[in-house]
Amino acid sequence: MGTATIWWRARAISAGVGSDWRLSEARIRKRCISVSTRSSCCSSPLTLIVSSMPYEKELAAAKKAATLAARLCQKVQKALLQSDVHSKSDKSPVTVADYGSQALVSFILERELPSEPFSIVAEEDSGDLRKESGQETLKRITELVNDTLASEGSESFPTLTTDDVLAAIDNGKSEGGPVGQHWVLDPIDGTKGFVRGDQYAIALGLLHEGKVVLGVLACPNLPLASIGSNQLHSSNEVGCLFFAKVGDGAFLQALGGSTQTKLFHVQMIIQVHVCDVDNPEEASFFESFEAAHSSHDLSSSIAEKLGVKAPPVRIDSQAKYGALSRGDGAIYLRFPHKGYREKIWDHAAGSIVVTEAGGIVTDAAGNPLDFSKGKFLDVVSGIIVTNQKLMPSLLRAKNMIGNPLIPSLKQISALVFAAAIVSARGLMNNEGNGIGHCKAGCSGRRVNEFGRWRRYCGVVWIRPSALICRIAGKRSMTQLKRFHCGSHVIACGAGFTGLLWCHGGDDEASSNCVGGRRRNFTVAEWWAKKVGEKEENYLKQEEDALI
Ligand SMILES: Nc1ncnc2c1ncn2[C@@H]1O[C@H](COP(=O)(O)O)[C@@H](O)[C@H]1OP(=O)(O)O
Ligand SMILES: [Mg+2]
Repeated sequence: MGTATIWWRARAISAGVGSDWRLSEARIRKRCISVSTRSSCCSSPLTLIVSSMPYEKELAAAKKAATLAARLCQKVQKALLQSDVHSKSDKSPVTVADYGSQALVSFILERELPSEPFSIVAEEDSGDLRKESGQETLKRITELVNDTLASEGSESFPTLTTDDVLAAIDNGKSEGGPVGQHWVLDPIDGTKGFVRGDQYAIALGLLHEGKVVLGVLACPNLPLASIGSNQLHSSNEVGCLFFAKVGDGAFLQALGGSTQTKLFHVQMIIQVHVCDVDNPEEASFFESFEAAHSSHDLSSSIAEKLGVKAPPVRIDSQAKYGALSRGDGAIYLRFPHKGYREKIWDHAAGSIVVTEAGGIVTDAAGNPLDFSKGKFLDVVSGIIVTNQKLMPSLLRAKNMIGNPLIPSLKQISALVFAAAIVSARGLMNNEGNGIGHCKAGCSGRRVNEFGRWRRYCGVVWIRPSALICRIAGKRSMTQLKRFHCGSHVIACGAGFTGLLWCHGGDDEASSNCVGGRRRNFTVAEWWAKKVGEKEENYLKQEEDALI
């Protein structure tokens, strides 16, 4: 008797988003069909043993869990945005959605995969909900979870008690590690985006022996159409479900399954691929919306060094990984500020979606991410995501900019230039006119936006790594660092490629300006605090001043 194993894989034909929404789930399913035959005669029956590929049922359970959790979050976000009661700083709706999403995912996974060892590493724990003060919130969460389960028409679920919800949340207490199988969950990734009404994701990955083997990213607000420059899909519909299994490619389907994308009850699925651009001038890049989460200055210096022309696309959460996996942009740069430790749930699902779409995810030194060390990722100074072709030059650009020990020619000229500013102090008059001086040192294109330079040349502090020089008046360096920048400080820098970027300032609000191509929001925040104004008002003033 001979046994032949036939691997059959329906290949999804997809050149990008919107190009082909005609594939059905059945067509992309990968199956192993073991066909047993008798070599001699054909009288014996043909036995077909159809066995699922690894992680098939885990993937189905993860998609179901993330989809339901997304439904719960959408409901809360909608109420949050409509509510007059909750201010944006009110954390309670977020809390309810976070816990609710975690409870739902945990409940569904345990129910769908009863025979598997069950371990989840997740962001929330039930400590606060077990306190007297948390009882009201716990009741709301339980209601929300039950309502969401009830809305899943195709199946009936038992009604969960508050104790069931607490137990489901506490499943997430696992520490992960290099041994065995662990689910990794961020119940709401990008809480800031969630509260703002922008992007967020429910991110669920599975680790096996420390490696990510599957990932699901539910992005309720991400358009099905590309958010990059080359928009191919005409739909306005939002809600994307990205998923990937190791060795099997990355896929996208509509999260809601609306009539447009769910014809005849067949869910349309496309295989996604990262963009294969190799010319940085044609590449666009993603970064955090929140400057507090990732250094916009550093990514812009790297992009500039690399020759990227397009402005950054700033969105919250791992939706960036999803968007990159389908080629909306070619690069994702993430440089958290000093002291922040990356968590595995913020990258597990996103990284497998991107790698299965043909991309690469490394830390800023080019090392692959190691998910086997427990809750945290030991990354060296940031995370870089891109395609195979761009990665080498991207790492080179990062190394040149991020390594203070290897100054580039431009950095050296920046030092010389900054020294010249100090010695040229006398050139500036008391009307805030540093213009003549400035022309000598840089392109002069932005000179008129610099505003007042007077008096503020005194101490020059140069940090070659960031290519920033800061010029302070009578302030000491400690004060300067504390203030970041502000009315007493002119910060200029970023590349010295001809465009000088300045925050000019005076003691009076009226005479200050933020010039150059980039706007540093820390100034606005700082200023808003100082004058007790709303940040928007301050920015508006500036906008007006620049016009
Ligand atoms: N100070 C911080 N620096 C970097 N990342 C942060 C910081 N605080 C929270 N995060 C996490 O960064 C991720 C989102 O980053 P971004 O949207 O900027 O890409 C989220 O996981 C968010 O946590 P959370 O999941 O609690 O929102
Ligand atoms: Mg997160």
